[in-house]
Amino acid sequence: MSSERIVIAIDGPSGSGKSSTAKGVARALGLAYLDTGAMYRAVTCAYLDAGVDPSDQAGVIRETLAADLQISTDPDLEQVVVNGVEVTTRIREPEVSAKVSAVSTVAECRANLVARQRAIIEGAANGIVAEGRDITTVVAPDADVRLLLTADPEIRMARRKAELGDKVDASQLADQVLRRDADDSTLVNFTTAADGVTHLDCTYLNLDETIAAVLDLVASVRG
Ligand SMILES: Nc1ncnc2c1ncn2[C@@H]1O[C@H](COP(=O)(O)OP(=O)(O)OP(=O)(O)O)[C@@H](O)[C@H]1O
Ligand SMILES: Nc1ccn([C@H]2C[C@H](O)[C@@H](COP(=O)(O)O)O2)c(=O)n1
Repeated sequence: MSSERIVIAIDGPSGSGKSSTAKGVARALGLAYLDTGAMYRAVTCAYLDAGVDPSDQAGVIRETLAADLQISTDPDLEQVVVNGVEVTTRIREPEVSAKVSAVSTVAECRANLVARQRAIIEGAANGIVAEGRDITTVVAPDADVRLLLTADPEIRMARRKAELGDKVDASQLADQVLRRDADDSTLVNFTTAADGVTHLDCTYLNLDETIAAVLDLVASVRG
């Protein structure tokens, strides 16, 4: 592996494989890993625990700005703590998935989380793979490698169903994938690749093939 610091930015819709791919790439290259969606989810736990309703925008903003948030950037250690409470497992629960858009659709909340994400990326000494919805365009538009990872909606729903099994019924699954994408795309574009962003469609690729394709792209950029 080259010792040059590298920042790799990956965006894409829900269930396209960003987290799994980003973690695999980070492990292969010995880089840190940042799951920015986990930060939106953790702040959702914080506002819910403060008794704030998702419709109370001022309350959601207040709790977002006040949240004491710690997130692991080790691709082999998933750990998220907000306001001293470990929420690593809870952030994946259907309730959080259903209520996270109250954070992601508010400009003040996004600005606060973007600033935190930039600080984490800048602090990653050896480099980092960061994934989300606006990493290639807003958080790290100067990243060395910028990738939009997509897959057809039916495939994304099937992959999510395989992962969650009986934890979700058909309507919760559609809410988690299709409704969330529609709401989340009000302030950011993660369906078409911005200038300089490489588009990788992994509908017909398995996870290993997707990771290999990203590693090939990194190698071509590093020369
Ligand atoms: N290329 C792939 N082929 C097959 N399955 C995949 C592929 N990439 C990811 N998966 C599986 O699809 C599911 C969703 O992947 P992942 O959680 O990485 O997506 P995501 O884009 O990070 O989703 P979200 O934005 O909702 O967090 C996981 O169960 C994962 O193992
Ligand atoms: N950079 C980001 C990351 C995430 N979000 C929003 C969109 C999702 O609804 C939510 C959780 O993300 P996920 O864990 O599903 O990747 O957070 C965003 O708006 N921008």
